[in-house]
Amino acid sequence: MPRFAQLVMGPAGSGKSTYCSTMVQHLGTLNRSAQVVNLDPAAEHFDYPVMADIRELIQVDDVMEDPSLRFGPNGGLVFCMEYFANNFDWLDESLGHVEDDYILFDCPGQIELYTHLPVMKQLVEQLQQREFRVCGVFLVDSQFMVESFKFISGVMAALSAMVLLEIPQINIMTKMDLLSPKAKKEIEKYLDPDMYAMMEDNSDNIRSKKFQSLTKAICGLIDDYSMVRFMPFDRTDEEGVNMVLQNIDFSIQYGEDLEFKEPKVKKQTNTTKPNRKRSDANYYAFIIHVWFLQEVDDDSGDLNYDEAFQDKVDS
Ligand SMILES: Nc1nc2c(ncn2[C@@H]2O[C@H](COP(=O)(O)OP(=O)(O)OP(=O)(O)O)[C@@H](O)[C@H]2O)c(=O)[nH]1
Ligand SMILES: [Mg+2]
Repeated sequence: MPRFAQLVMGPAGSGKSTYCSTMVQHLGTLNRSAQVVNLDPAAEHFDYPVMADIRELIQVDDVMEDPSLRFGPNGGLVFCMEYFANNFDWLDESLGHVEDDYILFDCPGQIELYTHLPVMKQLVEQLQQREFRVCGVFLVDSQFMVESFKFISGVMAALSAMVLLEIPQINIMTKMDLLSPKAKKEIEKYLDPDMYAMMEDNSDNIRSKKFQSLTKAICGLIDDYSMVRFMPFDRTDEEGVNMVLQNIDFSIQYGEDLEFKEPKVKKQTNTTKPNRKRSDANYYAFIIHVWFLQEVDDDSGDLNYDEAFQDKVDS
């Protein structure tokens, strides 16, 4: 029997702990049991009940106070995570083995963990060895995403995690409830972004020709492979929270032994993309599923996602 995990990641303050608390409450209202593991050794506040807390294993303050280590807060946190990676037995003891586990891991906000350090990858491998199907949930604060260049940085951070971890990943824009109606309208274009158009809008702001071509190449790569999209997350909107959950469940095939339920699709008001099917959340989750679980053989190199998606929907 597989077990299921959400690895909740994202920059500092992006809303990871709040997401875990909202999601676990939402799962409760659906009569689904889910647990949260705190993996942030520097955590001070969270309001969900924890199944396990990394601070029982190691705390940043202890590392910083240790005269033989003398780390600051950032180095201390990296040290703690490396210590954790070498002591996965602690996680085994804490998790036990209940069939049909559904666990959310509230991760630290140090961006290095998702760009080049191996510890998160090691965690994923350890979980997979223990029969977990893991979905990465990458959170970015919508407050910082209302301008194109900030948005490109956010996309690159999400992309780094996707490439590093090699698991299905759902990217989420948090704190949507804080946006004004005008900003909400504005941000819609970032949920399913047309990177080429974004680049064109801003190319006048870049003076250096070399930098302009580099930015163009990055935007082109992201757009050509439809690599990164975002789902909005407003903790006060239950329907929206449910839609995020359904997409995550779909990407790890939670409940495949149960009756198959397709994620609900909220009506899109974004009209910038002519191909409606490509901006469909189901389609997005489906591509992730195909890529990572390799359900469709793409050796031929000319796999048609549109056709494969239609087949799946028809069946
Ligand atoms: N209004 C609103 N505030 C939010 C939301 N999510 C998080 N916040 C606030 O943003 C702040 C940071 O949220 P956290 O959930 O602690 O963020 P985090 O990513 O866990 O932070 P670190 O663990 O320090 O990296 C807190 O004050 C939260 O109350 C949201 O969806 N809406
Ligand atoms: Mg936190």
